[in-house]
Amino acid sequence: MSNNHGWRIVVGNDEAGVEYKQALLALLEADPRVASVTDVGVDFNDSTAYPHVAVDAARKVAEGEADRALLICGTGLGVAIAANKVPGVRAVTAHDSYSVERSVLSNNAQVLTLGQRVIGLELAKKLVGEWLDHRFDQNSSSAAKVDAICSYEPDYTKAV
Ligand SMILES: O=C(CO)[C@H](O)COP(=O)(O)O
Repeated sequence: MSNNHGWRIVVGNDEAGVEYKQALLALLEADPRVASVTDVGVDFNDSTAYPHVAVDAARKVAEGEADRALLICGTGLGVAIAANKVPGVRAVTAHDSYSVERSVLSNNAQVLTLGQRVIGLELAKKLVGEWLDHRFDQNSSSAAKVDAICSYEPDYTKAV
């Protein structure tokens, strides 16, 4: 994940996550740690089902167009399940500070998902702000475990 010039983040949501997406998008756009924000939708009155949005966003991460994705639905669960269908993507729902931290430091997750119907907006903003400060350490003891996750990908070839 390269981000020396700031994170390139893709955001997406279903109709249950429009308000939080809008608020978190504004937060990200104003953050000096963020180089760019790409919104893959949806807006109000768009009933596109969450898996399509989540996979669209996750593909941008997998293909290197974005470093990370922030996805919002009612619970955060469905968008995580869908994003994890994209090879190379590790998506987690995390609604507390420690889990957000470990999602990056332990799991090298590139995708954070939140549930608009589960946590308050101020907590969501705080978690997203903290998320931007976490970076995976390829030299950490967690790296081999993340590599073990990756080894179950159909087209895995070990990095040397
Ligand atoms: O939370 C969702 C999926 O995890 C989504 O926003 C709502 O899904 P539904 O309960 O199937 O309508």
